[in-house]
Amino acid sequence: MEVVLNEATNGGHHRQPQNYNANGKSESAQQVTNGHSKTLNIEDNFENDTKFSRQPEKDPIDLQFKDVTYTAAMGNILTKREKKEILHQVNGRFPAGQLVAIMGPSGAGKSTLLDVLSGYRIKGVDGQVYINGQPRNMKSFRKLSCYITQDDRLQPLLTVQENMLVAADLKLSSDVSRKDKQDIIDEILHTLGLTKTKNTKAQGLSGGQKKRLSIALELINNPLVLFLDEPTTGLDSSSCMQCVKLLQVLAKQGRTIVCTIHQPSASLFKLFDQVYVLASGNCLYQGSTERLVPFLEDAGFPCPMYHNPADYVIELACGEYGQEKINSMIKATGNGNDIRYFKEPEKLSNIQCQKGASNDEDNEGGLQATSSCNQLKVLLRRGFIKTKRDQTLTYMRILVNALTGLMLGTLYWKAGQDGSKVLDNFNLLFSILMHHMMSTMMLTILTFPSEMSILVKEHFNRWYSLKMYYTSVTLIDIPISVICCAIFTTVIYYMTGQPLEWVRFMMFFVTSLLVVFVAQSFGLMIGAYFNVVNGTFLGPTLSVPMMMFAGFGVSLQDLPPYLYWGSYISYLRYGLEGIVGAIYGLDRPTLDCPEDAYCHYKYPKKFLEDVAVKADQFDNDVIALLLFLFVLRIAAYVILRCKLMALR
Ligand SMILES: Nc1ncnc2c1ncn2[C@@H]1O[C@H](COP(=O)(O)OP(=O)(O)OP(=O)(O)O)[C@@H](O)[C@H]1O
Repeated sequence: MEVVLNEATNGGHHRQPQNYNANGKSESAQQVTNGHSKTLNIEDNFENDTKFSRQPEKDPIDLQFKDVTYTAAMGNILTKREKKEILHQVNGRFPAGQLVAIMGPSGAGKSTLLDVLSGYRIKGVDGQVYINGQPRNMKSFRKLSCYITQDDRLQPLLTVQENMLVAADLKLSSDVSRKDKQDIIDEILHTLGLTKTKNTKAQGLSGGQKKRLSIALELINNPLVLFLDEPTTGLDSSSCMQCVKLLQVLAKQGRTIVCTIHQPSASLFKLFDQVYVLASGNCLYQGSTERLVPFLEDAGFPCPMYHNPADYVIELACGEYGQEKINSMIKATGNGNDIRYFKEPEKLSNIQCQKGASNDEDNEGGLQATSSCNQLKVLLRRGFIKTKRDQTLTYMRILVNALTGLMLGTLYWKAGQDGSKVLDNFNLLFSILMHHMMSTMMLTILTFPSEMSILVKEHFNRWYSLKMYYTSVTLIDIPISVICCAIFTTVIYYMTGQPLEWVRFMMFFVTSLLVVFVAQSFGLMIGAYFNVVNGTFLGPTLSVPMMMFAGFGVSLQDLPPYLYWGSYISYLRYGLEGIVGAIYGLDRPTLDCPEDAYCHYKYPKKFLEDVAVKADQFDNDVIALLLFLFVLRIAAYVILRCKLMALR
């Protein structure tokens, strides 16, 4: 089969026929820029022969949208909500098997339109999107499509192969064997020229390679529709060509590929089948690239000689030639309704849009390709690799716990068995809680903000459910937290001369560990809602009242009655009660008192009375801490879910 594509560069003054074979490869094309022509072979600069044997497995998708309006709500719940209409009843059609470029000046609404069409943006959207003439069923559509964001959201510590394997394990059914998965990965990497970088960590890739890896990850499950937000931004001209040529090949196989693009060069522009031009949320032109020049002529604004039509139409869209020209182009295209300038408009008329609301019900089970159990397994494996690679943090955590333990141990040497140093020992117990709280909370406050962009992308592209992501985040840190807490507790317990009894040690350790996990949950909850700056401010700030209400400094019996409720919501209170009970409870006998010292608290009972700590409440303290743990973890999950929804 041969498709003849007329070239539409150079103001239409030097148009040459361009022959494409069935693989979508140009056999001999003429590149014409600025009045000069040179032969362009589609394979130029491309490492591979741009073949991709994986054909789409389902019927091609014709995407249509009618009267799409997007209104953004600005401000927050405290300030008055202002509405801003960004897309104004735009229409359009992206036929199957076409590579479509959404073009327009900065702020025209390109990314917004892509967000709406991909289903990423749902709030504030009006109008209808049709898939092969039927109202879009969001769930089914999401199973067929993928969204590749402008910024490369990759796991930096994983190699290309590891990134691909994680994606394959999450996006391909568990029935596919490891060998078949590897074959698929190898072919995609080969097609995208990434074979040589297979063992390079994503953080070590060049911008172009990162972009290609982002595409490679989404190609694994062979999507029918690809949305790409500015896939060429930040790439040099050769990488841009490579990237768009790949998309062209994928489109020729029957996929619908829509990408936003800033002012493309003439040679890049002609690689697209269709172009959709936006200006201030309105459609100026939609149709084939080669018919842009005739359209401009028909509209009465012919493209000047030796001018790249892509540049010229952007200049028009920017309003450089006046607002009235923009208005008349919007009118000429019927804000995207007119399909006369498409490549074969007569072929498109047989798909009629069915009236009716979109049916968002889906009978085909969950959104993800694999079971929850598999998602958790793969995410834990990925988390383990990340922890192993990020050894600085792992070692630092262990080292900090050992060193702080040694430091405090030296400072409070054998204070635990000295009847004259009971208050010092009490200070020490509180410092231990402070250490557990601050060291874990501050670390976890950063967990979600630093992973948010990757989470949003992977979750939207159905790699895993939020529940499994959250469970993996919760589980992955347990071993290292337990190790750190065990090192710290053992060092400090022995050095500071606390009673060497297993029961007391275990009570001490269990309470410390629970405080660690509760502090972690508190950090996760803050991190789930706030960004890094606000989170790192709020975490320690909210911890201060919690310390005050724990019974340190001001004992609980001295708290004013109207503030007593604070002690119930301070998890540190239960932590302090637990470890003080472990050290001074269980009917501990009278403490040793050095001959030359005054031992006010020689009798542990007297001390417990004075600091108003009930030493027989260990079970209740554990229950209270477990309750905090449970409630805060659920709250963090709910907040994270709401945040993900709010972003859309
Ligand atoms: N949530 C929002 N709240 C307020 N304004 C918004 C929101 N989302 C988008 N906008 C505005 O809508 C306009 C279009 O934004 P969009 O990101 O779609 O533009 P774009 O054409 O992709 O621009 P660029 O090429 O610079 O990325 C911009 O003026 C932007 O400020």
